[in-house]
Amino acid sequence: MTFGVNNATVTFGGVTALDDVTVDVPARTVVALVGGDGAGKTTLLRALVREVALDSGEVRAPDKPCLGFLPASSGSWASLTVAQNIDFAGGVYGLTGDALDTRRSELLGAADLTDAADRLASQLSGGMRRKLGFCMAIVHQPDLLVLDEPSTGVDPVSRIDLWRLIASAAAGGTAVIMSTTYLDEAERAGQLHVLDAGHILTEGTYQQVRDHFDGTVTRGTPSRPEWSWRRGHHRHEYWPDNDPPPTAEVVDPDLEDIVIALSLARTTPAGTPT
Ligand SMILES: Nc1ncnc2c1ncn2[C@@H]1O[C@H](COP(=O)(O)OP(=O)(O)OP(=O)(O)O)[C@@H](O)[C@H]1O
Repeated sequence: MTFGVNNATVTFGGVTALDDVTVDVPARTVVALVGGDGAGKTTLLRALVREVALDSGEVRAPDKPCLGFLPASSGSWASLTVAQNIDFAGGVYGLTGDALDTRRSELLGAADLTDAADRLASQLSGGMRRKLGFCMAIVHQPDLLVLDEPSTGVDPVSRIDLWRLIASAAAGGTAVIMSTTYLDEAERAGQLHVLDAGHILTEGTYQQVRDHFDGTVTRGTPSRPEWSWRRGHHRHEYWPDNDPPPTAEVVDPDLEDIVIALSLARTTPAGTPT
């Protein structure tokens, strides 16, 4: 079963948050959504869990009992312990008794939270809280798992733990879609979609996104500042028509370069429309 949205358009007042967006989320796959602030990532995820209604288009998602959602907020209750949070989420889906005990220990072990089982969620680090939210979203082994920036603000060690949990959910058969601000995570996802102002700029595996990228990226003092951006101590510059000066230093663009270059091409006057 492939979940997703077809030709989804969502507007809020005068703002178009999603404009004719189609995304597939197959079973056993992690799909990553990347894009800057206001790109439409949260709107797409909330549309999938039916918290936002489409103006037009179609949502292909299972009913609530087979859907797991980790919202951008913590996803757990501060005044409950770790174990109580998991039990509460499990109870919502009808898990009780031995089945709940087994599932709780399994999740706490996988998320390295066993020793924290009796701590209040309010006393956890940000990374531990996100892992707890993840456990609650997946307690009922949903068919579709929707994660809104699961690793934002999480330390590097917990990010690795979270990625392991996400990858193992997908390996177990779950269709996973997540937004992320970390492009290394997006590169590791089975499929990625780059959103900008409600449009999909590019999509596919990381290799496909690289292969389909047109134009040239150079490093050095930019001759067209509006087509340039900072990368570390350098500036990179995009040449959509492959016409950099002959002396320019050409670089092999990574995902960060590709995301920025394509969004410049969409918004810079006289840019190449994508
Ligand atoms: N409930 C709402 N009411 C009005 N406008 C909204 C609402 N939700 C989102 N928007 C607008 O829709 C656009 C897309 O927002 P969305 O939150 O989906 O983007 P995002 O990619 O998740 O961004 P961020 O990473 O900053 O959260 C933005 O212009 C935002 O201001």
